[in-house]
Amino acid sequence: MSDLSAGAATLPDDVLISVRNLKKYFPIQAGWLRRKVGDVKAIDDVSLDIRKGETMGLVGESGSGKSTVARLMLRAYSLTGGSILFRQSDGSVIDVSNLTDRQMRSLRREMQMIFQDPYSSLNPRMNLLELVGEPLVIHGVGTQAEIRDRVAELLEVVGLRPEFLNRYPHAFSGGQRQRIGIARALALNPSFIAADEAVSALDVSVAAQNINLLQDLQEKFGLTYLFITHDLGMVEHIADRVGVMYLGRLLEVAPTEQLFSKPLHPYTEALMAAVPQPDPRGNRTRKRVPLKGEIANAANPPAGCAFHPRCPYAQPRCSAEVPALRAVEGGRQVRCHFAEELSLAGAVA
Ligand SMILES: Nc1ncnc2c1ncn2[C@@H]1O[C@H](COP(=O)(O)OP(=O)(O)OP(=O)(O)O)[C@@H](O)[C@H]1O
Repeated sequence: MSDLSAGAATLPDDVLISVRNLKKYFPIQAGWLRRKVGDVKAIDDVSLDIRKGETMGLVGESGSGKSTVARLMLRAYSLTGGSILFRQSDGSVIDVSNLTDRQMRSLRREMQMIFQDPYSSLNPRMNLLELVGEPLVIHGVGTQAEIRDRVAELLEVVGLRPEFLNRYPHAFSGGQRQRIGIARALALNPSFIAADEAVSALDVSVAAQNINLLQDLQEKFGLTYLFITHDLGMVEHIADRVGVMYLGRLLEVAPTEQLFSKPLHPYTEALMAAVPQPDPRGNRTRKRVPLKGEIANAANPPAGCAFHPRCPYAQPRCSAEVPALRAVEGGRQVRCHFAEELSLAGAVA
C-alpha cells in the first residue's frame, strides 16, 4: 500500500480512472472590486470511466471543456463538485478529489500530461538531462549517475539519441521537442497520460510519427491515454472510445468504430459532417448537415439541451428540459431526448 489512503472507494476491475459528476465553475468577476457576478460552467456534470490500457478520445469545439477535464483529473485545478477515482499501481483506489497537495505530488508519478505546444512547454534554459531528469530529481529518485542513465534510456525510448543529453531545446525540431516532452512524462513510469492537443502544432507527417510513437509506448508500457484533439481523423485512428463534449457536458460516448459509422447525437453528426471524409470503401453514407452558428458562451448557456439552438432536429422539449446522458445499445451513451427516434427515422448519420 502507498501512503495514500484507499478509503472506501471502489472501481470495476478494468477501470483505471473514473470521473463522476465532475463540475468546474470559474467565477466571473466584474468591476473595480472584482466582485463575483456569475460563473463560467466549464464542466457541468461529466461522468466518464477510462479503462486500463485504452485510449479515450475527447473531441468537441474549442471551449467545450476538454482541457479542463484533463486538468481536473490531474488536479491542476480544484473541483467545484464531483469526484475522481484513480487506481494506483498497487491496485488500491483513491479519491483524487480529496488529496492534499503533498499527496497529489506523490500521485503525479502515476498521472502525467503531455502539452500542446512543444515550443513553449520546455524551459529553454534547461538541457535535455535537466528537462527529462527534473521529475526524477523532484521525486528524489536515484543518484546523479542513475538519473543520467535513466534520461539516456528515456531518450532512446522516444527515438532521440542519448548523446543529445547536454543540448538545449532550441537545437531540436517541433517533433523532436514533443518527444522530449514525452520522455519527461515517462520518467516516473506513469500508468495514465493525458495528451492535450499533443501533436496538433506539428506537420501532418511529423504528427503521424509521434502518434505512432505514442501507440508503441502504450503497448510497451501498458499506458492508458486520455487523448484530447480537434482532429476527428486522428481520434478515429488512435482512440478505442470517444467522448464528444459540448459546453461542459458529454453529449455522446461510444466505441470509436460505432461512433464514426453511426453517430447518435446530432452534434456528433454535425462535427463529422464538417470534416471532409474520403471513404475508399464507399460504405459510409454520411450526410452533410453543416454545423450552423457558434458554440454558446459557457457563462450563459442556453436552457434545456445546450445544443438545441444549433440542432436541425430540435423540438420544443429540447429548449425546456436538459437531457440526461443515458446508456443505449452497444455500450454507448447519448444525451439527446430524441436519439432513438432520429436514428430510427434515419435522420442522424
Ligand atoms: N482558468 C480559467 N478561467 C476562466 N474560464 C476558463 C478557464 N479555463 C477555461 N475556462 C473556460 O472554460 C470553458 C472550457 O474551456 P477549455 O479550455 O476546457 O475548453 P477546450 O474544449 O479544451 O477548448 P480548446 O480546444 O480551445 O482548448 C471555456 O468557456 C473557457 O473560456
